[in-house]
Amino acid sequence: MASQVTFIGAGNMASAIFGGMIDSGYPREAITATSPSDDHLAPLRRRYGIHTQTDNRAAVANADVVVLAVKPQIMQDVCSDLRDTIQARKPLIVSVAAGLPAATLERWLGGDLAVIRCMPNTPSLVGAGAAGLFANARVTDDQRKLATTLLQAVGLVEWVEDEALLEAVTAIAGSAPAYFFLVFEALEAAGERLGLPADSARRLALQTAYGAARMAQQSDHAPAQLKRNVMSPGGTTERAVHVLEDAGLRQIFLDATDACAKRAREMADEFGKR
Ligand SMILES: NC(=O)C1=CN([C@@H]2O[C@H](COP(=O)(O)OP(=O)(O)OC[C@H]3O[C@@H](n4cnc5c(N)ncnc54)[C@H](OP(=O)(O)O)[C@@H]3O)[C@@H](O)[C@H]2O)C=CC1
Ligand SMILES: O=C(O)[C@@H]1CCC=N1
Repeated sequence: MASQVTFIGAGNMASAIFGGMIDSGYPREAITATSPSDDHLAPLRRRYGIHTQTDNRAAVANADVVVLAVKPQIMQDVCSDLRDTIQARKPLIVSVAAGLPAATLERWLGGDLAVIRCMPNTPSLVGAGAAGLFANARVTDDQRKLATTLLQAVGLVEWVEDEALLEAVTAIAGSAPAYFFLVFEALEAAGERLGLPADSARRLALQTAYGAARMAQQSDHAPAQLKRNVMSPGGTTERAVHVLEDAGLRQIFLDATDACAKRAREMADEFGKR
């Protein structure tokens, strides 16, 4: 029988994950999602056919896996409220909250719990997510396999054995869709400045990004070689790539990802003190 999975919070991340689970054949009747408002839950019931609850404690009473998918700022209150019910059942805890250490969550929930901390990203909404996962010492091999199955329903899963590496995962996967969206914005504006209609520039830029990512995933060559293959000597690409290199694009990415990882570390330190 399928494990009973309860999502605390039914927002973007939760609906991406349970939507992906259902698409890949997970039984919808084994999934429950909660939100303080039934107005938010009613459309989810209609669309996905899952169970819903406005009472978090009732929703975890029979759960084998509890996915914590509320904003980090309210997580402590949510955990305090769930503590007794969770301790009575001891389900596997999976958290998708940014910057919240597994040990802090475990403490807020009363201790002695198997906790998996996950850093996913929003392309999970279209089944093309990338997530890093970390398991505390209480997580069994079967629980790891189960978490892999649940998260693989919405994309790529990479396990890290050192929790601090989730900061790096945040920098190159969790937050990174925003960097690419910024590049798409810039390419669309550039296409428009060069005379293309905005909608056409957007379509061309997005399809090119999609094609480049697909090609890099399917190719035996490293991205550096694929880049060289586009750069005809003395041609157009070489000029453009030199402008990007001369402007320090590589360093800009190092600085941006450092800033991201540093903020993830700060958040972990702040929450760790509570
Ligand atoms: N967005 C992103 O790119 C990423 C987000 N994350 C993490 O995912 C988590 C969720 O983010 P996201 O899905 O984007 O946020 P959303 O705001 O979309 O979802 C949060 C959900 O929690 C619900 N909620 C609020 N209070 C409670 C409560 N007391 N009990 C149960 N549910 C409650 C909200 O309901 P209502 O709307 O009715 O208030 C909402 O449905 C966060 O911890 C975030 O750090 C991780 C990686 C990437
Ligand atoms: O910006 C944030 O804090 C969250 C975590 C990763 C993506 N969004």
